[in-house]
Amino acid sequence: MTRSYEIPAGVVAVDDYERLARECLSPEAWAYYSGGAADEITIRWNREAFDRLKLRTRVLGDFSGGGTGLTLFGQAFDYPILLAPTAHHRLATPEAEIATVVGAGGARAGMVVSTESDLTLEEIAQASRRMAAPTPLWFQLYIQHDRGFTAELVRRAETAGYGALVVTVDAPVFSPRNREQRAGYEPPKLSEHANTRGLHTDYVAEAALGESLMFRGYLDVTARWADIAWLRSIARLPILLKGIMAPEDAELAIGHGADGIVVSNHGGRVLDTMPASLDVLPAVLQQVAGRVPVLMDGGIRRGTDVLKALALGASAVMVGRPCLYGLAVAGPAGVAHVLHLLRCELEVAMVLAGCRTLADIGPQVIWRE
Ligand SMILES: Cc1cc2nc3c(=O)[nH]c(=O)nc-3n(C[C@H](O)[C@H](O)[C@H](O)COP(=O)(O)O)c2cc1C
Ligand SMILES: O=C(O)C(=O)c1ccccc1
Repeated sequence: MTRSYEIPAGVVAVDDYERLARECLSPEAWAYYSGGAADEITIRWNREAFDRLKLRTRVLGDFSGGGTGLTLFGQAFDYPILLAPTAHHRLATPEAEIATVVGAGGARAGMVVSTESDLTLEEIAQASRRMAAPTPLWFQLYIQHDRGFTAELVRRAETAGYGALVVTVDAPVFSPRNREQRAGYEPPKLSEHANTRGLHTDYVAEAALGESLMFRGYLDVTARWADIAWLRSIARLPILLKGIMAPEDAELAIGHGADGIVVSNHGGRVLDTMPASLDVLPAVLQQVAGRVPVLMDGGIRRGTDVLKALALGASAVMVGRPCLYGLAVAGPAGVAHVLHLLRCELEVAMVLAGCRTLADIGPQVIWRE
């Protein structure tokens, strides 16, 4: 494996990092990062949904005083692109999430730290605080079977200075990721993860012939709606629910106290043939009707993709795999470069679509036949 902190010559777009990352990562890590559920059809649809939309440009506008800044839950962001929570950054680089947070901070992008990070949430927050301009950090929470342990994670995230909880609700189980299986990728045990060390877990991973895989008790303790109301009652931080793909669930989310929603199919990693996140976004936005911010992720690879998501009504987007690819290829510099490329592309697209600020981005930038 070759790793340096230099950006290789000829890297001009996010996709270049994907190509190069494949050469830097072990076959198992590549399968884990890039793969998805079953036949990976949802991964393809996430991309196709963006490619299908055409942009409508305008000319000779006045862009003085413009910019990409926004405020979410009282926190200021320079631009509407955050790092999506992703697990196991040590597969990409020995410094793991410290390298990521340094890259995110350099590019002044908000970062969502995964429950399944390879360093503790405290170590990552500390690394961020050491930077000249700490970037907003949010914590992605998986509700653990042990609710006491979950409450402790919330308290730790609040103490460490995280600005929001992103509660991932779309994966009580994962359907098999065949590419990982074929490559022989072995996920680390949950009880050995940095944030959940010592957590008692015994869940059913296999079923003998003639046995039910799912319905033997495991699901008796997975998170349900009452847990969201409970979280709301014990947490001081804003709570976003990540993985909402139905308007009814968006309504329930708000009803149970969620302060924000992330429309996401988990990058096509949970259940294959779920629709593209972008295709689900309009229905969720219609239901939410401006009551809480709605973010989205899945398939963002260009600044024009960010523009399209915002044009449909998203407040901001999150980017998963491209940051991991940048991390694998060039450590913090690669992460920062990925985010910088996306931000620059977004700004160019805004100008050409006649948008001075994010508030100017609306349905008018999408070309309708
Ligand atoms: C390697 C990998 C690990 C991930 N781990 C998590 C995780 O720990 N928690 C979570 O909520 N989402 C996780 N996700 C999903 C991302 O947050 C995000 O929804 C998805 O990657 C967005 O799609 P994109 O990769 O096309 O940008 C992971 C995604 C990848 C690729
Ligand atoms: O790989 C993932 O997508 C993910 O969300 C996850 C969940 C549990 C442990 C590690 C990663």
